[in-house]
Amino acid sequence: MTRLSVNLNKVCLVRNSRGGNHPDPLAIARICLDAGAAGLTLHPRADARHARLDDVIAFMTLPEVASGAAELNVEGDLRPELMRCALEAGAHQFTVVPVTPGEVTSSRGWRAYDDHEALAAAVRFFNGQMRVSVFCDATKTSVAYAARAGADAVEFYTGAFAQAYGTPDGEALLEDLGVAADYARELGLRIHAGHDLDTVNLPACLARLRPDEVSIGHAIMAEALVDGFEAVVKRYLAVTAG
Ligand SMILES: CC(=O)[C@@H](O)[C@H](O)COP(=O)(O)O
Ligand SMILES: NCC(=O)COP(=O)(O)O
Repeated sequence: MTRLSVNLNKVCLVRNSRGGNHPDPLAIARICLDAGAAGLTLHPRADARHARLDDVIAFMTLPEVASGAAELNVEGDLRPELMRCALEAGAHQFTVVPVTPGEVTSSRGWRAYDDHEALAAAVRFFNGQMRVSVFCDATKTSVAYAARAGADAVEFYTGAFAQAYGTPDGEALLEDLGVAADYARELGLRIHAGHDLDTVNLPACLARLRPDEVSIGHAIMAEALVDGFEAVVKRYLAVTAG
């Protein structure tokens, strides 16, 4: 069964908008775990627009996360302070995401021309103390690039597929994702997927990629504004349970 990791970046964004601690991301994380989420994801960007390094440390105080019964996935670029924070906090996974400063959100995975040595050095830095996942485009080249760096997993960027879902382009993008996922599985990598997934496009993604994990944030936040996190996390768990 595919694990659901709930990305709480956008709860942190609302929290930051007034400079206090309301809504408290830790309280929302508690609700998500109680609802059955297998893990939590935070993407502390350099501009601290939403998740921050102290949120990583705070999330590790949740009993299920501290024990490893639920996982904390820290996403981000290869900033030394972020990598050090994730390692020292004891996070379970680091997902390496290519970041363009000032971007609105992630829009691609690692590509062959990106700095391979930096990626390989990051894998060496984590030294098996946590799983390293590489945010990838839906290409065999991107997957091979991650495998060559020693990654444990690849997370496929599903944004383009999600935005084209229900069109012939969306079908083609899904097949690209599926072919890349099949190749990653042949190489022994864990398969993850994320970005702009929601209850409409998720079933097709699950059926074709058969991912070990999906990380979903924006759609869960948007729906939780109406229905609350407990109900929405259970809604997504019903989809990932197949
Ligand atoms: C890697 C990925 O697709 C998402 O985690 C994305 O990075 C979220 O970033 P924002 O929440 O800042 O849009
Ligand atoms: N890695 C994807 C993620 O954590 C959440 O992406 P989104 O659902 O907020 O687009």
